Amino acid sequence: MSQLFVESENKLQKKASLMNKELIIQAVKESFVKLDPRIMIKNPIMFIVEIGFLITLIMCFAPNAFGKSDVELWFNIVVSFILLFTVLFGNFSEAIAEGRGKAQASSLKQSKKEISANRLLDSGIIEEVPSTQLRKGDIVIVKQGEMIPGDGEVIGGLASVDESAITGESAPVIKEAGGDFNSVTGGTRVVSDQITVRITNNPGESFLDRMISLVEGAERQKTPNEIALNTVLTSLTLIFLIVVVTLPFFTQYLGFNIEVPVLISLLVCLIPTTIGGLLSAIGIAGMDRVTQFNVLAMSGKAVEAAGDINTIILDKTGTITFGNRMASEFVLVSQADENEFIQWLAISSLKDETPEGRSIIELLKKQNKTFDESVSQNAEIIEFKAETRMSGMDLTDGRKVRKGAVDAVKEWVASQGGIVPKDLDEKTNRISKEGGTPLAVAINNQILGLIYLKDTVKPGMRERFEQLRKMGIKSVMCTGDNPLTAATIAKEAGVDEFIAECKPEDKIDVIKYEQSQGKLVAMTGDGTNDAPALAQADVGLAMNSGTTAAKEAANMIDLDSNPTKLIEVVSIGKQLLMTRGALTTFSIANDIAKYFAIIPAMFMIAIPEMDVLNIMQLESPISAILSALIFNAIIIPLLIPLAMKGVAYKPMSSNSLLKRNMFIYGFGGVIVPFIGIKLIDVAVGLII
Ligand SMILES: Nc1ncnc2c1ncn2[C@@H]1O[C@H](COP(=O)(O)OP(=O)(O)OP(=O)(O)O)[C@@H](O)[C@H]1O
Ligand SMILES: [K+]
Ligand SMILES: [Mg+2]
Repeated sequence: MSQLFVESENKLQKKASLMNKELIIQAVKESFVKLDPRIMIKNPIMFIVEIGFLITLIMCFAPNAFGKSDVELWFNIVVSFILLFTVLFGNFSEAIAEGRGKAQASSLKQSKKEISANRLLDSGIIEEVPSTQLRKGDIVIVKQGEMIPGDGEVIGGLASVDESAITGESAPVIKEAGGDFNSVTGGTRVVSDQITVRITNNPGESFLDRMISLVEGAERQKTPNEIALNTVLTSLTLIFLIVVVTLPFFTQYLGFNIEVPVLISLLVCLIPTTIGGLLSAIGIAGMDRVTQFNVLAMSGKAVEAAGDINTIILDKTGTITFGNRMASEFVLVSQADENEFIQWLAISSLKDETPEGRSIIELLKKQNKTFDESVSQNAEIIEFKAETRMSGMDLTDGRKVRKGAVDAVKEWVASQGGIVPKDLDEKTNRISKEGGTPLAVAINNQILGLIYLKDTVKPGMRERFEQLRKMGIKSVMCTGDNPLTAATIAKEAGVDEFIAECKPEDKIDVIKYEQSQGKLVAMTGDGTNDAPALAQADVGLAMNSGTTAAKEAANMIDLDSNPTKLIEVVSIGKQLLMTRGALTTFSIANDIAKYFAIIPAMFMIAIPEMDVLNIMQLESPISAILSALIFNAIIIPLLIPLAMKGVAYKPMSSNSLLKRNMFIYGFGGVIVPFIGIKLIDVAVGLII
């Protein structure tokens, strides 16, 4: 089943083509639509710039509308143009970030055609209905070549399914009843055999619907971090607003006037328009980058939390391993009779609908072993549960047959006064040391033998966990399997720690414990027994191959079912947080240069001594103001690529990362505008 493991790179290439001319044209249109004040008010910083634009625009037609003004018409026109472009640039950055998701959503919508479904009625009759009429709980039959009409769980049969419409991966995956591979997605195609599916979602609530609204950004909500930063930036803006609005009272006292467009220019230069214009693009682009890696994040909050993860908890079967545990050998223990072992081994698995159970019956058939099925008539079926870690049957004659985790079966046998065969441990250990899962088979108080279940570790795990370690993230494997098997697999995969014989609630306890130590915890899993833990974790990453319950509890789904995909998500989360921090630092550091450009220009006519502050030796007061304002506007589109791509992240301690970024974006933020404004000033001087 190596098709479950897909490298994310091919995916990237496929989607890179989405960034094209069409997208840019669409984003330009959107930038104008977003000028609507009802939309602009959501971004208070840019809203103030828009008001500034409106005031200077009015002054182009009525120069004295806001008090007597001696400003020349051309200056009003130029300032209002620059302000309009400042707002448009901010809008464009958001629109271009949204564009990719919208394009992807529309291609997903195409796969959402109406399909006809074969609904199985209680009477046993099959009727053909459109997929839109299916409701939760309906049973449908899907044959070879047909499209699965809705999200659901396989309750009968086994089929290979082409999920490329959702995952982009063309190799089909096996879907079967009973195990952790029973969930199917509407819009995917059965390529062989036939399955019976119980529909789990009403129309409009399907996985595809959710995916569309996610990539489209329709459900995008500001994250707590984003809201906090917005509040700080808005407060800063208010302070500058008060300073600038009250400034004329001081200058009047000193005996001179500052013109309204000059005051507006000063205000716009001082408020953090750079980060204000790019903030939402940074968040959207971060979510989009996650999607490029074939991971669906349900919220931006989850992506940001991933950036701060300290511990990752992984489920073993189906997450670190492929999860297709198959019986590969039957091992008799001493004092047991071979025929008897085979007989009860078969009975214990006859009605076990898990893939493990079915593989046992298949191996028996392959080995041409015979057994008497009749004793199981009317017997009570004991289904496998993660809590008991056993399955089997209670026969009508009172005899009880069980198979399951060796320690669980030992305990069960002991509770009936049985004894453990001498060579059981030795034989169990042999299987476990090879990384296999041993199941013991017992009837009443006697253990007869062992079943060797084999599973394979997904390739490349060791290098990936090494990478997580470099990022400062501890990996812990939690498994329902026994300690020896767990140790072998943990060693093979290269995880830092492991916990064996885990019940579902133990996984939650591990997460809660780490959280109580102030750690942020990620959990990856695929099974229904992982669902509570996936919900408890700060970041819950479910494998797309897993069960519906797991996918619903998680806040991220990996379409490629690769647990170490968390590395990419963590990097993207860190990048997102760093980019936001870096551009905020840059935006505020810029103020120093703008201050030295505008303040001397404003006062020079009245107070010639102010010239000492004109450290940039700018051409004229007017040129100084325009240069600062132009720099303030064009820095936004110049930084769009960085906002979209994110600040580069290399695994290193967060302390040295912080120092490095403070240096680059703080120091750079002070220096760059001095150079930029000076260059623009030279150019402006040539024109006016
Ligand atoms: N069909 C079955 N019948 C009886 N016992 C089983 C069956 N399937 C698994 N077991 C036993 O129960 C244990 C727990 O199974 P469970 O599926 O909860 O966890 P797991 O798959 O081993 O580990 P993980 O939590 O990493 O997926 C297994 O290790 C195995 O010993
Ligand atoms: K600014
Ligand atoms: Mg599992």
